[in-house]
Amino acid sequence: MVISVAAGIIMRDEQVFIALRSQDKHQGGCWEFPGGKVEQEEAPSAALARELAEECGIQVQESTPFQLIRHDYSDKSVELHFFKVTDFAGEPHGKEGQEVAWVPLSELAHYTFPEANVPIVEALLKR
Ligand SMILES: Nc1nc2c([nH]c(=O)n2[C@@H]2O[C@H](COP(=O)(O)OP(=O)(O)OP(=O)(O)O)[C@@H](O)[C@H]2O)c(=O)[nH]1
Ligand SMILES: [Mg+2]
Repeated sequence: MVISVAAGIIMRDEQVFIALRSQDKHQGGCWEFPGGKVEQEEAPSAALARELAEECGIQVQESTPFQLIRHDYSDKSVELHFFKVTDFAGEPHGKEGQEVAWVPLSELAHYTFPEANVPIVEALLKR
């Protein structure tokens, strides 16, 4: 079974907002682009808006599909719908107590992301 996920690349002034996955989660200890599982009958863009409200306390006003990545981990397979969040209201924060950071794009390589994110990080670094 492939798990469908929506994740948001929240940008502002050449910085990107990332969050630390807690140790008890899949890929715990890795940094992530906030997001979560797409529910049955839910559009990925709607899942993105719902998850970013729940996890970061922002209202997505505009998002653009960026890349769709299918990745097989040893324990699960995921299909990640990455979006660029081009407009939002509210100030992103770790609403669920997670550690968060605004990171200059040029420093993204210093953070450890899940394996599936490698092409995304590379694409952002090339900008
Ligand atoms: N949110 C997010 N998940 C990612 C990224 N990269 C990546 O491989 N994943 C994987 O995609 C899945 C998404 O799960 P999630 O844990 O965010 O899902 P969720 O918010 O619905 O939470 P839940 O685990 O409490 O149900 C996890 O298996 C996670 O390891 C990423 O950049 N952001
Ligand atoms: Mg999540």
